[in-house]
Amino acid sequence: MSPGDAPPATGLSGQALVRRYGGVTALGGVSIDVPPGRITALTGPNGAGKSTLFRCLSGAERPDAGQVLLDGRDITRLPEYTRARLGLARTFQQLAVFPGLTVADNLRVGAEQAGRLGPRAADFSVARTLRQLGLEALADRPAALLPTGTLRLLELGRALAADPTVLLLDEPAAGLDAEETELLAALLSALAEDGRAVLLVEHDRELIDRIAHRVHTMSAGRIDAAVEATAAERPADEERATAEERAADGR
Ligand SMILES: Nc1ncnc2c1ncn2[C@@H]1O[C@H](COP(=O)(O)OP(=O)(O)OP(=O)(O)O)[C@@H](O)[C@H]1O
Repeated sequence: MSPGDAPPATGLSGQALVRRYGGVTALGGVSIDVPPGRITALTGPNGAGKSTLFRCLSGAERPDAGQVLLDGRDITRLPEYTRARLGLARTFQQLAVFPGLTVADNLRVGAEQAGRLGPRAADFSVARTLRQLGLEALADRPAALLPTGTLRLLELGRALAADPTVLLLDEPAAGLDAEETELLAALLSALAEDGRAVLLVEHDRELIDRIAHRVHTMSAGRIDAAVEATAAERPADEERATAEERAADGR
């Protein structure tokens, strides 16, 4: 790497994160890596600390101790909007779409508000995101008229339109029917194959087992187990290995 080059993409990492609310220790020193090219899942019972960890990683909350790193850079003290400009995007469990705006305009807000894309790149990103989500026919429809499943896909699209390198997804499958879940699974796998780092906080174990490369299980503010998905000699892994071999050969 020559001076001035961007640092190597290592993704997002939380290190020894602690968060207390009064007497409750929501995070008791949690470490997690969310590397590029992989879907990292986080699961566990209600109250385990998943949302708190998610908020500390996204920047919605500051941890009391520990660090958050993005491609090796310490972003622990950076606010959400600065993290967004650096390539971090998140979705909300409570949907954050604007009901009065059309589908396309919701995506445009997502594309522009992170401050990563100029107007032309934002246009391109809106068109690409409509295509990726299969929402082209609904582009001019006000979000208020859409059913929950479609709104949830739009919520994902809002994050995706900013062309992030790291995507933090809070229960993206909640409220989706089987067909929409299928579309979501294929889309998330494609995003990881494309080199993005994806964190999936999810209760849908079947979805996790199908698409995640690594599954972290939390309880009582700790990560109990991090299991490499066994079915996971997935295409993304093979492609990354080939890309790494090519890079090592200087090809
Ligand atoms: N703002 C807060 N104030 C006080 N306690 C909180 C706050 N947020 C979370 N907690 C507590 O911290 C612990 C972890 O909560 P958190 O919401 O992170 O768990 P979770 O795994 O995301 O649960 P769920 O699946 O229900 O969303 C719980 O005991 C919760 O009551």
